[in-house]
Amino acid sequence: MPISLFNSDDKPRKPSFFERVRSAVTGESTESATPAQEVPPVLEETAAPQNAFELPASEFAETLPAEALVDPVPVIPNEAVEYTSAPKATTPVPARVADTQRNEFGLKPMTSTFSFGGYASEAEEDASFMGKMRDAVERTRSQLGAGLDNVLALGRTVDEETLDELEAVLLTADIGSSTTSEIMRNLRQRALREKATTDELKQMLKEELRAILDSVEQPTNHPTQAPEVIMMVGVNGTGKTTTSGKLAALYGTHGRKALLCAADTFRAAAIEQLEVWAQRSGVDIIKTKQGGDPSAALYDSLTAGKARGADIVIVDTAGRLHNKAGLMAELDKMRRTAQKLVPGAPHQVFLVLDATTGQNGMQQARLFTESAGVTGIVLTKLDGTAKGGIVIAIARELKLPVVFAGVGEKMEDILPFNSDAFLDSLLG
Ligand SMILES: Nc1nc2c(ncn2[C@@H]2O[C@H](COP(=O)(O)OP(=O)(O)OP(=O)(O)O)[C@@H](O)[C@H]2O)c(=O)[nH]1
Repeated sequence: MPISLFNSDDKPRKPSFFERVRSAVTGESTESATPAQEVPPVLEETAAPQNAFELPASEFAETLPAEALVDPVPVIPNEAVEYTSAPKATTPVPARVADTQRNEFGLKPMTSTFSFGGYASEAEEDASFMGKMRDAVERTRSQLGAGLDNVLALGRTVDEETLDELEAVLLTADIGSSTTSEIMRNLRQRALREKATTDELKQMLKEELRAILDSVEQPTNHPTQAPEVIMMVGVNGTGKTTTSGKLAALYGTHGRKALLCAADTFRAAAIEQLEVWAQRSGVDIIKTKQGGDPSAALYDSLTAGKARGADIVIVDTAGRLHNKAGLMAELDKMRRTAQKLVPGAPHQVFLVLDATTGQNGMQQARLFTESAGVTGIVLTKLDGTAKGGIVIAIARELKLPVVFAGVGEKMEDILPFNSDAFLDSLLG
């Protein structure tokens, strides 16, 4: 019986977000990079522990009086949790947009056209963004494109044989059998009825794929009180820690102050790895020792996030399989802890999926989605696979948006996903 982590009644609405997305990480912002400002630590100024921190970590989150947690709580040091203010970056950090006035919810509005999840978006396509997207799908394109070129050779009339060959090509790109069948059913009817040329068939294919991507609602659980809480979940090694670090930097370049929460207390290296990312991206990090309670780290992160005026808290969780009941219950506890401190949190639960696992990853994703209240997919390692067609299968079968794509191992190798850019890169 899957454990329900999310019983959101939110009615998704369709934002304009992914119609046009400005380059997430432009060459310009990297060049004009300045080291992040050091955030003065608030720990030393705070009072002695007098609340739930004195309880064992396993008990404290459950026993906190909700009303005591409504307003910013001073950050109180405790043995288990370490606070690290943003260190001086050793590598150039993309320039952070200046603080802007907060809106009625205490949230900083986006200072550029970058957004995800429907905050806003009216942006012209950017050469850098398109270049990165094209590079990322290169392997998929060369496989799919070469196959399509053969099938859709100029002058060929579209007949049953053409359509069968096209179906085989789509399957090799990991679009998946049921999604491919549906696409082909539509294409078959249309192409034969309209006596389409091969050029027209390619256009029809693009339209079918776009319709699938556009049919998915974007995440809409917008926070009414800062910070916005984003939890990164998924199986081992998919790129959760890396993506958390990249996202912190990306948000920073768009005027949103992030704080990293090292809640992967299972793997010591994950905490160290996240610290390196915090340093690179010039953001604060809150961590607990290996084996500590991830909810304790989360509690402290949200407390610190509120006290320090963070816009976003990005929570890196340990890799887990959906069928490990104890670990899934741990995620559930984290969700309850977050809700006690920030209304509506976690606002986003991103399932980090490794694109190279193709259809195998789909099965993981399906089960994870049922039990973890996932609101969006981050598809990592898109740069290292010819299985980019998985994006289509995710949209159709999971009904979840791909919100970001990981396209390499560097800080700037993350792109807000854009269906037009993706399809143009893939099919020309
Ligand atoms: N090429 C490429 N490599 C990536 C990308 N994202 C992550 N990686 C690499 O994938 C490996 C695993 O990434 P991690 O961030 O440690 O994965 P994780 O999900 O946190 O791992 P666990 O904590 O063990 O579950 C690392 O070597 C990353 O550099 C990506 O978009 N492209």
